[in-house]
Amino acid sequence: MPQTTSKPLALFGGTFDPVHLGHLSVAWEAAELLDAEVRLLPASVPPHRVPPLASAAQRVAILRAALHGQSRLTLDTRELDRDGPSFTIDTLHELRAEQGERPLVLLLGADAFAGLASWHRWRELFEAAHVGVLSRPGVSADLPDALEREVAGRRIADTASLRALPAGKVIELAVTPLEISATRIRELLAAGRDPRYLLPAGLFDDPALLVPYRR
Ligand SMILES: Nc1ncnc2c1ncn2[C@@H]1O[C@H](COP(=O)(O)OP(=O)(O)OP(=O)(O)O)[C@@H](O)[C@H]1O
Ligand SMILES: O=C(O)c1ccc[n+]([C@@H]2O[C@H](COP(=O)([O-])O)[C@@H](O)[C@H]2O)c1
Repeated sequence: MPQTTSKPLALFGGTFDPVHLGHLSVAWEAAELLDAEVRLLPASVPPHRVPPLASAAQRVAILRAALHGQSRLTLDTRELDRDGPSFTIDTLHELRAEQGERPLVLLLGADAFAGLASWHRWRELFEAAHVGVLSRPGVSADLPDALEREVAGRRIADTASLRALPAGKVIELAVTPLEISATRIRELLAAGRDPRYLLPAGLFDDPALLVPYRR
């Protein structure tokens, strides 16, 4: 593969139903650790889970409010414009066509990474991008055998070698562990609670944003 020197573009995909401070904090720290541009990439129809409670438009409105006031984390809504399941390999191929040899980094929480071998055309993901694994509380570092075999020769410890290639390496990013999940946030909101310090403060300025999660 050709050598590169440009600032990496990192993609952080998720259902974001809703986005929470766990997502934002690890994405922010990944941007710092990699000195990368980080885009949050909401999935339209997530391939492996029940449909989100909030519509795509509602999740985007929440994301926009959550990202307001900073410019390091941005929003990329391309998966919402495509029909059918949001397969990550298709998104990475689109981005590769746009970005040339720029290093692309697929950011995954440790739980999502452990399940990677069930993804559509999963081995091709390593040809399309680097993978940055974000530590997440309560998730073991053990991987299924097939995934461990694929990853073993790709692991790197320093970000410099990641900047030198467009794709193909795997790096663990030791971000501050925050035990926050969208599942817990949905439970709290459905119970009429206001998880003010688990969500970006701006979401409470407009009560309409959280209506999809109220019972
Ligand atoms: N607190 C967290 N720390 C590290 N990674 C996280 C955290 N929360 C979510 N992620 C990662 O963010 C990505 C998108 O996650 P997702 O939108 O499914 O959030 P979630 O909180 O896991 O949601 P749910 O509880 O609905 O499954 C995944 O790669 C997931 O591993
Ligand atoms: O491409 C796939 O087969 C695939 C399977 C499962 C999840 N993903 C992506 O992984 C990201 C996190 O998914 P989730 O379900 O944890 O929100 C999101 O961008 C999904 O589109 C992708």
